Amino acid sequence: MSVTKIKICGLRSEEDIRIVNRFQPDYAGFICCSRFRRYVPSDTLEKLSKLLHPGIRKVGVFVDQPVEQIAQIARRQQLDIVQLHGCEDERYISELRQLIPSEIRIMKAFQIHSAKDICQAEASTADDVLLDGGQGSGQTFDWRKIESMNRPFFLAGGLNPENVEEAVRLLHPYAVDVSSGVETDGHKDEEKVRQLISRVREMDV
Ligand SMILES: O=C(O)c1ccccc1N[C@@H]1O[C@H](COP(=O)(O)O)[C@@H](O)[C@H]1O
Repeated sequence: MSVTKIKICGLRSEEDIRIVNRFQPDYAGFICCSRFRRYVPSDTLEKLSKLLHPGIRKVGVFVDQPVEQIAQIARRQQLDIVQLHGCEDERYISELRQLIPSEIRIMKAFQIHSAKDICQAEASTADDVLLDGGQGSGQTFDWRKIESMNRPFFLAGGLNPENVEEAVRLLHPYAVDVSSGVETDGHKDEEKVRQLISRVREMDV
């Protein structure tokens, strides 16, 4: 059985929480940046958090926001992971590290275009790194570029129930991270979530 972890991201409603509680991914992601369509305001996130199964770790996704704002949300919402999905640099990560409790992990997302992006991801001081093709746009990238990645990583970008097994088999990510690929008409689709999770968990890797 696969040990690959699974993150379902972009949850917005009580129905989405019901779906993840049923199929139990390892992580649930919430978009905390108001510029994006899957944004969840703090009061909604608080309500959804109360409904989330306690065994599913809670990830807040931020894009180039002030570190003080992230720290406040991370504490108030008791996030397990702060995901930085913009152009945040090393200095930014160390400033944020000073402001949040050490048990909250910092995950830095890198959009992979060139070898330089891989080098930056490998050298990042973030607790975790995520390799992606976009920002929740369902856009994949050239997986061959990361075949020799030298640290564990979350893999995102255009994953779906049809391609996730190939991604796990080829790249051996620590975790797969999916948003658009488990949606239909912009909403989480229970059957797609079920298929994705069961296909990853049934893999023998
Ligand atoms: O999902 C979003 O709306 C989003 C907005 C801003 C930054 C990141 C966002 N999502 C992240 O994108 C990947 C999943 O992308 P995909 O839709 O499956 O291709 C994942 O890391 C989300 O956290």
